[in-house]
Amino acid sequence: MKAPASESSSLVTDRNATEGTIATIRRGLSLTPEVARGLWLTLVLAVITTAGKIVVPVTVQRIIDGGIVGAEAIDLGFVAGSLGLAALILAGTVTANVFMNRRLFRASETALRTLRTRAFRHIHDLSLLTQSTEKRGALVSRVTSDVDTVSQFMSFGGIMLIVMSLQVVIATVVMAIYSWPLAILTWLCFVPVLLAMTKIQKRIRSRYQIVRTRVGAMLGSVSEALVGSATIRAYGVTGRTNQEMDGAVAEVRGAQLKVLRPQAVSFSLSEMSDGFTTGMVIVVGIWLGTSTDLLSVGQLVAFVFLVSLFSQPVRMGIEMLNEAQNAVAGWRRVLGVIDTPADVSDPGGAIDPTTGERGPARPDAQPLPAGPLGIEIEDLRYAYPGGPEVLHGLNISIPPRTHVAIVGETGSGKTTLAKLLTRMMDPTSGAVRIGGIEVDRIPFDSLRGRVVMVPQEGFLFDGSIADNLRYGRPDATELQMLAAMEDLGLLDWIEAMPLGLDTPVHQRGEALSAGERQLVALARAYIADPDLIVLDEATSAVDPASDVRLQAAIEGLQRGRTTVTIAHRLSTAERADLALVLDHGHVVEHGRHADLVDLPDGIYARLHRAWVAHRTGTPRPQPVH
Ligand SMILES: Nc1ncnc2c1ncn2[C@@H]1O[C@H](COP(=O)(O)OP(=O)(O)OP(=O)(O)O)[C@@H](O)[C@H]1O
Repeated sequence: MKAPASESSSLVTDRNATEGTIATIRRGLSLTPEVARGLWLTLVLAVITTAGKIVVPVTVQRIIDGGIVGAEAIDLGFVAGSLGLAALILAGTVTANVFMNRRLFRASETALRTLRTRAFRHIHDLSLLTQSTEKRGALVSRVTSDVDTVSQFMSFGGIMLIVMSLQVVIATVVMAIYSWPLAILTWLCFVPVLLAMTKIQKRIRSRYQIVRTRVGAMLGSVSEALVGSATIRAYGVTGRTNQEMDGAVAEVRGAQLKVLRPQAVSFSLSEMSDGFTTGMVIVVGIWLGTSTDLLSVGQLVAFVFLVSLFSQPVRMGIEMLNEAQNAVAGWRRVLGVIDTPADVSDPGGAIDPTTGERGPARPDAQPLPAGPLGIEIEDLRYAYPGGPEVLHGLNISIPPRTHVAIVGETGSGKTTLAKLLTRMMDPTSGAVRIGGIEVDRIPFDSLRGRVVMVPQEGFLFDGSIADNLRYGRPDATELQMLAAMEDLGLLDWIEAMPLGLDTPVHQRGEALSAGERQLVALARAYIADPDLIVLDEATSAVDPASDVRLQAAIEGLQRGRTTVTIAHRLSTAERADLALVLDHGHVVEHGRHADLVDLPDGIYARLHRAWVAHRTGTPRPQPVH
């Protein structure tokens, strides 16, 4: 099946789109066994609730036939007794109903908590690659609004469908006891409607699937527009963005309207058949009663009640089925996330998204050895999914405590190499060994504790500077954090901040300058105390004073550790023990700065000349008009 255009690049599994409704429900329920726990008691309560409804027509029939018609005078004792009994049974029914609803809500809310947390955790297990290919807003919609539609159905619609079906069965049995010909007539009036409904439901189901996909795409666009609002304003493209948003909203509206059409038909059809059946029952019932004596007055009146008891669940059941379609579509999309295999799995025991439990560790899993870490890269190749190879058989050896600078033109493969080194993704072929162990054998606990990647734009979370530093080490004390700041030469800086370590950074660290955000990101990495640092040097320019502070902090962080720096400034390469030059996915030069800078026709030498010219402000050639 072709994926909808908005998600055509999605890596998240959507094979569920072709799965049958029952199969989806069964798999969804197996993920959340809380729903099934104690379900039998809820069902018993549902049976009592439903059976209780039959009391009214039966009492009416008994009072009319036994206490009014045929009796010389109204038998008040009999009538009062029958009403009292009915009232008692109804009170029991109401109590059962209250308990049933309480049990239902509790079970479904617990189950949904499980479903939501599983899907959310699994998103974190998906590689960065999957996360960035799937629009993040669409992923958010899968764990929020899609789970909500399942919630609405599970807490109400699901059991209602069972109750309604029971009501149809019980109403049919009592109708057949009173008059089997009228019972058959009632069914005959409804059969064509049911057949038509089944067809309409199919259409509604497929259209709901489109609605859910478009809602996901719309949320994706909304979140992208919010995150990129500064860029949108800077380039004055608010109009175009609004147009795109309007387009996404209109797509949702269009999809919703397409669902409404068959829904309206199905609703009207059931209303019509209801009236038609009641009319037929009255006409044929009167004929049966007057000409054949097969039906008493009480039975006919009770029958009219029974028809509404029969048609109401059919009608509501159809509405519930509509909701069920929506829920199943949502369920499929949530399961789609959970079914997507975590392509970078933890050899220390991957979390099974279906059970939420940690699996066994791989037999060959091995934590990193203590002490400084070296790196061996052997015939490393990588191609992004569906794309050409971007790293072509790299062989690199980095001894422990070496500072390596990776240099290369844009698109040469530097970031890709960094992601493979830190196992954000796995190579297509070849091996990366850290401390002599293949990275895919190192349990995440060990790998993430000892190897840290500092990206260009360190992400800061809403909270204080201290909160952000604790992402490096959750139990870091204030004293330890201040000591870390001192080691990095940042003590005067943090003391000058309005609230010191408690200074709030706001969402994404927006309350800090770009340079300050980098300082916090460096301090966070320092507090984590890794043995290998992969640092993507920031390209954003800061003022000279901040730059000096930043460089001092980087040096503090690198001291005594193996570091691989994606060097955007060649001064970093000048200071490094080893510079590696990448060009179109190949290591084309390697050595110390002094060895490379004068190589005739060398790429490093060319990049260095360009960098020096840029720094010293050599005028750029003017564009020719
Ligand atoms: N997520 C992705 N999906 C597909 N192709 C990608 C992806 N990321 C990078 N590439 C491609 O891989 C190649 C190497 O990219 P990479 O980001 O590693 O280069 P780089 O040297 O780090 O560039 P820069 O200095 O601009 O950051 C490029 O051709 C790029 O287009």
